[in-house]
Amino acid sequence: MNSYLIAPSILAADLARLGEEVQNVVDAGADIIHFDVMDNHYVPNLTFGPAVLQALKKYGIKADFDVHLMVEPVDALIEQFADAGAAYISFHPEASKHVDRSIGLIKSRGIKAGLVLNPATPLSVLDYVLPSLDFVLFMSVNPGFGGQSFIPYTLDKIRQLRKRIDELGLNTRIEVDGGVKTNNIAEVAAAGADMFVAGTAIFGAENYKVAIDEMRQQLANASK
Ligand SMILES: O=C(CO)[C@H](O)[C@H](O)COP(=O)(O)O
Repeated sequence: MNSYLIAPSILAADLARLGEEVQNVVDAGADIIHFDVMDNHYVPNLTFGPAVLQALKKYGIKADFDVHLMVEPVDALIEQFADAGAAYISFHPEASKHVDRSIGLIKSRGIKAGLVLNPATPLSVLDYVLPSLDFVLFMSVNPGFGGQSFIPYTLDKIRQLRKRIDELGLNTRIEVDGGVKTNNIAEVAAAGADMFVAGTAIFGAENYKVAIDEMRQQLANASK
């Protein structure tokens, strides 16, 4: 099993102080920063584009950015986020006409490529592309908004994919996004995930370091 990565989602940050907020979670121990891109087309919400990522880099954020594209189509924005310095890019298979080509585009820029499965998207979408992915992102809420409750049936999908990845001897990571909190992160890890997106559980906490440390403690207990 790979080491665990905790990825605060800036969707829940105080956007008027975004640079400071991101630096604060990095100082509090975040491993990577989850950057939710919504286009009011693929999902009914609108967030940030590549200029915001560039601005955060210019502000001095050294952590890797994990860009989750909730947009349709995807290829033009893959190029723009690659130029802006993304370290991870994931997209939803139904938002690309040519999934294999979009994965190749991400990898051709030296960026880790991920495919995102909505709660009701079957694992079969991974059938032909799993070996070329660096990670699979499971949505454990319907995409578009932070602060929703974790959908329990996603745990079973995570278990099934972990089994498949292990049987195939792949290094593919499993990321989980939506409703991840200190009180369920251990269960999500036990199902087989190793990257955890948390928005409100971290940015909504009084002390970011206490929240991240508590998650790490839960993860340590889960792997005992
Ligand atoms: O992608 C998202 C929604 O589409 C958010 O990243 C996700 O919901 C995290 O927020 P929270 O931890 O508050 O549930």
